[in-house]
Amino acid sequence: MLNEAEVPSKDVVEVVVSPPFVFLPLVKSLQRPDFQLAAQNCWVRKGGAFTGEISAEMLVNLGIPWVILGHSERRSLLNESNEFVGDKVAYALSLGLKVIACIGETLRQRESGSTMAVVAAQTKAIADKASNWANVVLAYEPVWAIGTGKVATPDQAQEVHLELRKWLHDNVGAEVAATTRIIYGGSVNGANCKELAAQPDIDGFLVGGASLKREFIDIIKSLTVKKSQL
Ligand SMILES: O=C[C@H](O)COP(=O)(O)O
Repeated sequence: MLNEAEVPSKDVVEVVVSPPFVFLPLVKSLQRPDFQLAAQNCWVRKGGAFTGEISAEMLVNLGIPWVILGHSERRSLLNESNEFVGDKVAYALSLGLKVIACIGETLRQRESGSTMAVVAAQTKAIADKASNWANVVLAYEPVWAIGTGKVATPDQAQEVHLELRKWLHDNVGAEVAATTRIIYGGSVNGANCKELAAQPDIDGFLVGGASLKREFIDIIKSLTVKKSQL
């Protein structure tokens, strides 16, 4: 389906597909060349005797340019701390991988008013160690919106994205703040993508469930419209 889809050129919208590890070689061999590939995780440091882990070196050897790190499921189910995620991001960047670094608050944290403190601490742990922000995409994924059908409203998402950009400005630098893509993830679908994409600080999406459906093409196109309006 995706291979035949009419989508904008990769200079306009970058499409990165992230299957489970075991399918990476197959997808790589079948996927159209203007789409890219990401792994869903990798080991934190130099590869070695860590049975069952996939090292960043292996991804490089396989020609996988991107890796997703710090997904909320890994943070919550596998106890990955902010510092551990920061170390992973730093090591992957040091090998030349591009990183989609995930951050986001739980429902309890949102309801207690600590959303910005949580995502700032997660971002700081990455910024403390990241060497090359040109290869980092920040993915804001509120945990309560992932796979739940409860998407953040455009205002809720924009508010956090804007605050994150300000945080980058104040703590990393003006250029990084202006150029880093901050993408939104959490129940994005064909029906809500246009309104989200229209927000000034939403630069793209991290799509789970809807990426397996035809509406994924509409989601890609919603970002095209945004780009052409700039
Ligand atoms: O991994 C995917 C993201 O966490 C979002 O998932 P979702 O679009 O199914 O909510």
